[in-house]
Amino acid sequence: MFDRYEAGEQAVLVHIDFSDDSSKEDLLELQLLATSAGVNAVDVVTGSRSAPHTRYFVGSGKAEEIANTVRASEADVVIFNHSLSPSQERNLEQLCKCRVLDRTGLILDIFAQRARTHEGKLQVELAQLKHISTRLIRGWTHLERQKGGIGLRGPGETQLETDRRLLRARIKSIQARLRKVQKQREQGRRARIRAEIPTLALVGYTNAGKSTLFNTITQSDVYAADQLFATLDPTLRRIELQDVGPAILADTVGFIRHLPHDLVAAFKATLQETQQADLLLHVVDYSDEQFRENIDQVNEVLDEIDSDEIPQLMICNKIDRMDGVEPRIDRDENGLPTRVWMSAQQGLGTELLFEALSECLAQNMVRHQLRIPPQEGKLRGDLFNLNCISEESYADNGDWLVEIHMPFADWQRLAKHSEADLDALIIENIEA
Ligand SMILES: Nc1nc2c(ncn2[C@@H]2O[C@H](COP(=O)(O)OP(=O)(O)OP(=O)(O)O)[C@@H](O)[C@H]2O)c(=O)[nH]1
Ligand SMILES: [Mg+2]
Repeated sequence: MFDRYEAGEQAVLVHIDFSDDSSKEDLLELQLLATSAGVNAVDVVTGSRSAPHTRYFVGSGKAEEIANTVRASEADVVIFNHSLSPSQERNLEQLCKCRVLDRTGLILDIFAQRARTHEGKLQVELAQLKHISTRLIRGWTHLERQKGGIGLRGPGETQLETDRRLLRARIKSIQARLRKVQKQREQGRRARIRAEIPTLALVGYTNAGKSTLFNTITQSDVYAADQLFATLDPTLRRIELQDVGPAILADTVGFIRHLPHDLVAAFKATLQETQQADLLLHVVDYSDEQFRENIDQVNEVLDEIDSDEIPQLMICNKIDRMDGVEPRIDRDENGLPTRVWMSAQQGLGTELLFEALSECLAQNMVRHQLRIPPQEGKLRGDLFNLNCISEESYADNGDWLVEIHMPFADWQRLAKHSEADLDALIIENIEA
């Protein structure tokens, strides 16, 4: 039997460069992640390899170096900036005589510390259980402490089988609870659509300044700190915009490079607000050297969660750190705002942001006159449900004449899912 070491707060970070670009990780980001997890990086071991080694991920010489560094710095945890296989983790722990975490484990730890809502906590637990279940291998039981011991074991089961069975049951029960919470949330969302309130979602790379901007906009007191993933659960606020009226603003969890796919799936619900938004405020830390990569990374994830079609307004944030950059709005050839240069923290350019938001959202609303024949009963029902009808009357032949006003995104969704050809139903004038 091999028991795991308890993880502590003094960490040795390990960062290996690969010649292959796709496995390149950023050491600075690992340091930020470690800080976010409340860990103190006492030393860093770096190296380069052409490919991971089976036994220790690194070569045995490098593994010895890590173990020596742990001893010299009296660290109690080693954090790898990569994914380790369960057996690599175990081999390293035996060699270093302390807890070894990989990147996924570290991110999960941060998620666990930050989960605040019921749904967020369930999601984190689910992701953790799934992570553990891939690591349940013979001779390495993790569930020892959580188990009640007597009475839990099934007939003829080995310890490993009991662990697996308990894990599966726990995962199932969490998934069921999650479905229930998500359904409740979905109902809340429908109520919002009925109220015809457009939704804005703040998205962006972690540490870009989303929560700070959220505060600046709402004047509310949402947690903004120099820590990654400071926000785990979407935080919603109602704001008032000139010429548009009320809107819902949603803060979201930050995106991060190489987020293990399992985690993306587990946290999908925290990004629900993103998927259903009418406008995305893509916040970018323009003072960060890697801002281009970060933008690409965020757009890639947005693509993965089917949010790439939603209109974006880019917020070029932290201009207070850049020389000679003043707050301004960039516009496209139609005069529509595409970028707002500002500093959320210093409150520079806030009025410009509000101006751009109003313009984008006013643009994002569609107003159409429709002539709907009686046989399109389903469409009629959909329009009623969207609560978007501002005027209605009937033509002599029984056609229904309506004027609708709704977010462009809703119109598109309707057009996509409706059997009727909506564009063909548009008429110039309701009296026609
Ligand atoms: N100099 C400067 N710092 C800023 C600005 N906006 C935010 N920050 C700082 O950047 C750090 C991260 O800000 P957050 O608002 O927590 O970032 P976030 O995007 O919400 O991060 P996650 O929730 O972790 O994804 C904090 O230390 C902020 O004070 C800005 O305009 N200028
Ligand atoms: Mg945040």
